[in-house]
Amino acid sequence: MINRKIPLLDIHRHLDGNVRAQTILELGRQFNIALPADNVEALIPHVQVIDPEPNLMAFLQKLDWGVTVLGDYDACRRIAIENIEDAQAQGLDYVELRFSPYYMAQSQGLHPQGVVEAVVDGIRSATKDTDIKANLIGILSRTYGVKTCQHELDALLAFKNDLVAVDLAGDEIGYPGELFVDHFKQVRDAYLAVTVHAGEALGAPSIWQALNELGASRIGHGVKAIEDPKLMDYLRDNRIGIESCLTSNIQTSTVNDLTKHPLKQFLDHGILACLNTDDPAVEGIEIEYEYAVAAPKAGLSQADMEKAQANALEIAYLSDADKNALKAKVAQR
Ligand SMILES: O=c1[nH]cnc2c1ncn2[C@@H]1O[C@H](CO)[C@@H](O)[C@H]1O
Ligand SMILES: [Zn+2]
Repeated sequence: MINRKIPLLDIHRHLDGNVRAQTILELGRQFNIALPADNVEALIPHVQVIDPEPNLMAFLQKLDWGVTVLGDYDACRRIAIENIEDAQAQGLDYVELRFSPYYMAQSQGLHPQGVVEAVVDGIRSATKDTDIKANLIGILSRTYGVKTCQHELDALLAFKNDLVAVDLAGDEIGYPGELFVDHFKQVRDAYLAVTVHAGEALGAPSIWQALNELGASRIGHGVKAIEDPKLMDYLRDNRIGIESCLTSNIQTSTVNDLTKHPLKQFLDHGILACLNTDDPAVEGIEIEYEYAVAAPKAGLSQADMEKAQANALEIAYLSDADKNALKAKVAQR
C-alpha cells in the first residue's frame, strides 16, 4: 500500500500514453476524425490493453488513437492539463511527465516545436496555484529513425529550460541505442539528464549501452538487468535509478507473470528501483493499483513498497531543496 507519510511520485509516466477515452471521443468529433467507435465503452478495446499483447510493438499501437486526435495545439494543451488533473486525483505529490513531440505532431501535421510549447504551457497553467509539482521529460521516439529523432530533439532543445531530461522510447529492437549516440551527446551538452528505455525488449547489453554510450543516469524498465550480476552491482554502486512499471511489463509480455518480475530482487540488491505506471490510460491502471495489487503480486512487502516509494524521491530529477520541501510537505499529513 501507499504510505501517505512518504511523498508519492510517478517518474515514468507518458503524457501521450495517458489520453482519456472520453477525450479521444470528444477530440475526434471536434476535428472530424473517424474513430472505430462512437461511445466510450465501445472505444475502450481500441485504446486500452485488455489482455497482454504479444510484444512491445503490439502494445504501443494502443497509444495511437490518443495522438491521432490531436488536431491542433489546443488539443495538446488540453491533454497536458488533463494529465495534471489525473495525477492530482491520484494524490501524487510529484510527477515527471514524458512526451514525444513528433509522435504527437505527426498524425495531423502539427509542428513538433509547437507541440512542445503547448505541453509546456498546459503543464505550467495546470500546476499553478496547486500543490502538485511536475517536471517534463522529452522523448525521442526511436521508431521514426535517426533523422526524425534529430528534428524531434531540435524541437525539445528549443525548450530545454522547461525540461529536466530526455528519454529514448519506442522500438528498442529495430532501433537500438547505438544509433543515437550523437543525439544524446547533444542532450548532455544542453545540461539535461538522460533516462533511456532499455532492457525491456532487448537484454542486458542494451542497458550497458545506455549507461556507457548515452550517459543514462536512470533506466526505464531495465527488466533484463537481472540476467547480468556485474550490471546489478554496477547499478547499485553507481546509484542508477530503475523506473519499474509492473503492469506495463505484463501487458507488453516483457514478463510473463508478476511472480517472476525482478523488481523485488532489484530492491533486495540495493538498487534504487521504484514503482511507476508508464501509460496509465492505455493500461487501464493507476499508481494506486501498482501499489495495492501489482506490487504485492510481485512479492513486495509493505517495507519493500515504502523503500520503492523513497527510492523514487531519491532518483527524481529534483534539487535536494525540492526533495526536502516534498518531505516537509508530507510530514504535515
Ligand atoms: O513501455 C514503453 N516502452 C517503449 N516505448 C514506449 C512505452 N510506452 C510508450 N512508449 C513510446 O513513448 C512515446 C510516447 O511517449 C512513443 O514513441 C511510444 O511508442
Ligand atoms: Zn515508458
